[in-house]
Amino acid sequence: LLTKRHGGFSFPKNLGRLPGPRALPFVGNLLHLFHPDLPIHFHDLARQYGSIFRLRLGSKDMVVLNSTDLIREALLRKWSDFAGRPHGFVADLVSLGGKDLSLGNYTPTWRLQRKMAHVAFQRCLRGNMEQIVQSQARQLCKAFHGYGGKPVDLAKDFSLQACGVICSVLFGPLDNFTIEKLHDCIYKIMENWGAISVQVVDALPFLKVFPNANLRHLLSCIKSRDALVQHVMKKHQIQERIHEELMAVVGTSRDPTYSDREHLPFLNATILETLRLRPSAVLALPHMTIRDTSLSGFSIPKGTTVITNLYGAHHDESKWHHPLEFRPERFLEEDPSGEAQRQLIPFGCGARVCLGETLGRMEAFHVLAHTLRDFQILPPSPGDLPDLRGFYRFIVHCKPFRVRLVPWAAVSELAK
Ligand code: HEM
Repeated sequence: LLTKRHGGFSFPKNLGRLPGPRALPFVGNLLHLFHPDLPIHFHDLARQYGSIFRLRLGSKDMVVLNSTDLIREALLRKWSDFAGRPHGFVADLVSLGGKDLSLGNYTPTWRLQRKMAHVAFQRCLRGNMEQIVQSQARQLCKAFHGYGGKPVDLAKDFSLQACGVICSVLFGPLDNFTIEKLHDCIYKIMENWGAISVQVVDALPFLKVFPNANLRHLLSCIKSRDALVQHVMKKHQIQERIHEELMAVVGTSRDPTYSDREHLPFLNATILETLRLRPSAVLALPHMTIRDTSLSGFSIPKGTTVITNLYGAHHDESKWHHPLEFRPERFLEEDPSGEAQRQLIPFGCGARVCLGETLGRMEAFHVLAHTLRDFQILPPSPGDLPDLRGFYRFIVHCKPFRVRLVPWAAVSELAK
């Protein structure tokens, strides 16, 4: 009787064939979701059960996809089957009942909303979006000069810079005090939402006035850049190569522009490699099938939650040589056919692809191009390198670390 009521042992007929860990009575595979490193845990499960597996959550099922080919099959080839978003208690709170671009289900209203947002974004891109991003990157470098080479944690600088960009795009110019207030509020909400269970989040009433979901996604850019700085710092020769490339193409008499990127292949490859190793939205956002469908020969019924494990796709040993290594070269000379770029999906793909992809890429480019042209990033003391293991709280965070930003001019003085 209990099995029948709670679905403890049995799977819906269609999903029965999908492999997955054994489900416990009542809770099914719920405990798997409490794993502290969920994307890595899913990746390990994929090694055991294959790149598509299912988890049973009470009476519901969840399907996890762990390879780029499967994710592309679902989100591109069968996009209209997988374009939904599941309901969830916290998500509904955050999005005021699903009235939100990223958390709302695939309905005619949502389609209109996305179309309007897309058109507005394109208009911004053709207008002054680059100037906004560029001026924020310049301000950032000014602040870096002010640190005078002392060890500092850059996480908040990056995060405020990204918040400044999105606020200018959304609301026009805002004063720094308001940006910082908005930033701190979003950051707090993000931390809480990602870190604790529904019950604890439930106890935080200010979630009811959570702002626009786009702002939430700001933080994923920031995490990418934090990770990038960490990796770049570990490998001095990478910084030097990017700096030389920037000096040859841009020099110091003008600032980098987004159109320079075509002539900066190594900087581009470094950004791609960071997005591969640390796709900030590691598990993307959950999808939901909006009709009965199939994937890789397995039937998947309407209403199933589908998780796209971007971490798993970007660490798939059958596609990436030494996937744990930070090697920008894999996007250059080692990839004449462009297969590595095809396998890279940090922004998702298909009908629910990230709306801010262009802005995210532009910000990563400007911040890195400005910073690495002007500064060498060094550890606080020789050999004091950051721990590269991130931790998962909804998005992947870097462990706090400090760096010294030494202007290149001072570096060459020191070398004399
Ligand atoms: C490096 C930066 C970023 C990364 C890696 C990233 C990644 C992602 C990913 C993986 C998704 C989920 C796709 C899916 O459902 O399959 C997503 C969705 C989304 N992102 Fe981003 N994002 C970034 C920056 C931004 C920015 C700056 C904005 C806004 C200005 C933004 C707005 C959105 C929106 C609105 C959605 C929901 C789209 C939908 O449901 O149709 N993102 N993003």
